[in-house]
Order: sequence, then structure tokens, then C-alpha cells
Amino acid sequence: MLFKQQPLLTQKLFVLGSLAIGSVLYLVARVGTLDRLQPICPIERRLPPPEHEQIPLRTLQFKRGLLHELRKGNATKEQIRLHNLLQQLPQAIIIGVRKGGTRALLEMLNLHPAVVKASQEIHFFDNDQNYARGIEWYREKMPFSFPHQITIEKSPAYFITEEVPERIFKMNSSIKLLVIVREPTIRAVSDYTQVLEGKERKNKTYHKFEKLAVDSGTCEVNTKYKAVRTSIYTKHLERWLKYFPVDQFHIVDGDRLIADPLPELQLVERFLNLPSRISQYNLYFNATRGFYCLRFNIVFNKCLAGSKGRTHPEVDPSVVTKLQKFFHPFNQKFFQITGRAFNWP
Ligand SMILES: Nc1ncnc2c1ncn2[C@@H]1O[C@H](COP(=O)(O)OS(=O)(=O)O)[C@@H](OP(=O)(O)O)[C@H]1O
Repeated sequence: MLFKQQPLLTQKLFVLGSLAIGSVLYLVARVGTLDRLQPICPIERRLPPPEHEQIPLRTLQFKRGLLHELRKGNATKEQIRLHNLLQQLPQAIIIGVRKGGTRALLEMLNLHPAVVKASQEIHFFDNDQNYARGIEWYREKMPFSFPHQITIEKSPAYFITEEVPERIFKMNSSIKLLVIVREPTIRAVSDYTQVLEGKERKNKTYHKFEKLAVDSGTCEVNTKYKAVRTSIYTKHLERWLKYFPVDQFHIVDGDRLIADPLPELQLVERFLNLPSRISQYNLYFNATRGFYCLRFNIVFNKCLAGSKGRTHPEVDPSVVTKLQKFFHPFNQKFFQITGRAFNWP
């Protein structure tokens, strides 16, 4: 009825308009369907521009799939060329501290789609023989990555090795440096426990922690003992500060990374200028291990190796107190320099 009452021109316009709107709706629906029908990570598809905010889900899929293959050396030169994959020098390094939780930090950061990790400790800057092999040797140790991703490696010996700050500075003076620390006495005992286990594996005997940590002659803390020296964080940091400004460092609370990792990881994401992508979904507490483990997706989970989380030996409480008192002034200085204070005794 309504249609019949309209003049001819209006009727024609109505029909044409309906056709146009219909076509547009059809195209929108079709494109949407096609997009969904595409494989998540089609091998021949170019990636979006190198902006962290645009990291698509398919990058994550790609990372877990093809990149995994790349690391095993299974990628063809064609795939590397097609995806503009690079072996990039690290833009951030976890420089220490030994037994601070460096492995957990690296693995957890690797949950982020814009991060790739060097799986092994490379020991490029602290080992003279490796360093003499040159920067291209170091680059070849890095995983393949997209141009917009950042590469991270960890070698905890870097933090305490004299030559390292200058060498890293020569490679990249604006590199971001991550230092993960634990309460110094606990860290020292953890360090001791690792060495003790190595000795026991070789059926060798080893001194008790108390004997190593305290000088039996003076009854003072034995600062020649490496596990003690490593825990004097401020001494090592001061050497680094001759080369890098303090805002190029980010201090991670290793004790909190054990107890509640997500907030620490979010601070690191911010420091690395990455959008916040690691979520509680990616971290779940494994009661058997007594630690948080990693969840990449519904099928792929992993906990750190059994060499992490060893049972520490009981230490004489008077030695613990002595060490805590010894570390106290160094800790205060460390807090003052870094602007990050912890609830250590
Ligand atoms: N999620 C998770 N899983 C397992 N272990 C964890 C985790 N987070 C932190 N940690 C703690 O990491 C400590 C080992 O530190 P590092 O990886 O820096 O050790 S090493 O220097 O590379 O040998 C290790 O120290 P110990 O417990 O003394 O063995 C762990 O307590």
C-alpha cells in the first residue's frame, strides 16, 4: 500500500538504496567470514606495522609455532626472508643476580608476544674467550624474531663481572638492564645450595655454609666468600653506574616474583615500554612444585626445571643474624640508589 502511494522516482530511489545497503551489508559479512576462515598465522601473510599495540594474536601463534621451529634450526631461509625475521642483539638483558630468579623472570617475560628470549645463558660479556669471538657470534646466538619484538637474554654472572658494564655499554649504551634480587642472606644460601649439590653429585665433600660464610679466626662475615660478595648488591651496582644512568636499570623483587609474580611482571612490561599482555591466566600456582608455573595456552604449560627451588640446608640462626646485620647498611644504600626498597631485615 505504502509503496503504491509513492511517486515513481521515489520508488526507484527506494529500490536502489535498498540494493546498495544490502550489498554493503553482504560485503561486510563476507569479509568478516573470510577473515575468520584465514588460518591464524598464514605463512605467506605479511605482518602488520611494527607497533607493540598492534601485536596480533597470530604473532603469538606464530611465536609458539614457527619460532619454536626456528630456534631448533628448522626454518627455511625462505621463511626467514618472507617474514623479515632477524636475529637481533638484545634490547634488554637480565644481568643478574645469580639465584635471584633470573630464569623464572626470563621465562615469564617470554609469555609476552613482543618478547623473544635467548634460551641459553650466553656468557658473551663475562667470558673473555666468547667475547673475543665478536659481536656477530653473539648475534648468531639470538633467536629469530620479528622486527617489532624485543630480544632478551640472561646471564647472571654479568652483574658481578668487572669487565661487563663497559663491554655492554660499547654494544648499546641505551640498553635496558634488569636486575632481580632476593633477600641477600637467602640468596647466599641458595647460591651455596647449588654449589653443594654439584659437589655431592661428584661424591665430593663440602664445607658447611656457616664455615664458609664466617671467618673462623675473626668471627666476622667472610667477605672473600663469593656467595657473600655476590649479595652485596650495591657494590656491584656502583660499578655499573659508572657507565649507565640509574634509570636504565629496573630492579625486580625476586621474593615477590616467587610469591605473586604478576605485579612484578607488569612493572617490567612498563619498564620495557610494552603493553600489558601477561595476565593471571598465564601464571598458575603448582602446589607440587611450590611455585608459579607458566601457561601459554590451553595445551601448553610449563614449570621451571627441578634445579630451581632446591631445599636449602638449615643454617645456624646466629649466622643468619650475623649476615643480615652485615648486609643491612649495603641494602640501605642499594635502596637509596635504586629508589626501590624491600622489607629485608
Ligand atoms: N616460578 C618459579 N619456579 C621455580 N623457581 C623460581 C620461580 N620463581 C623464582 N624462582 C627462584 O629462582 C631461583 C633460581 O634463581 P636463578 O634462576 O636466578 O638461578 S641461576 O642463577 O640461574 O642458577 C630459585 O631459587 P632456590 O629456591 O633457592 O633454588 C627459585 O626459588
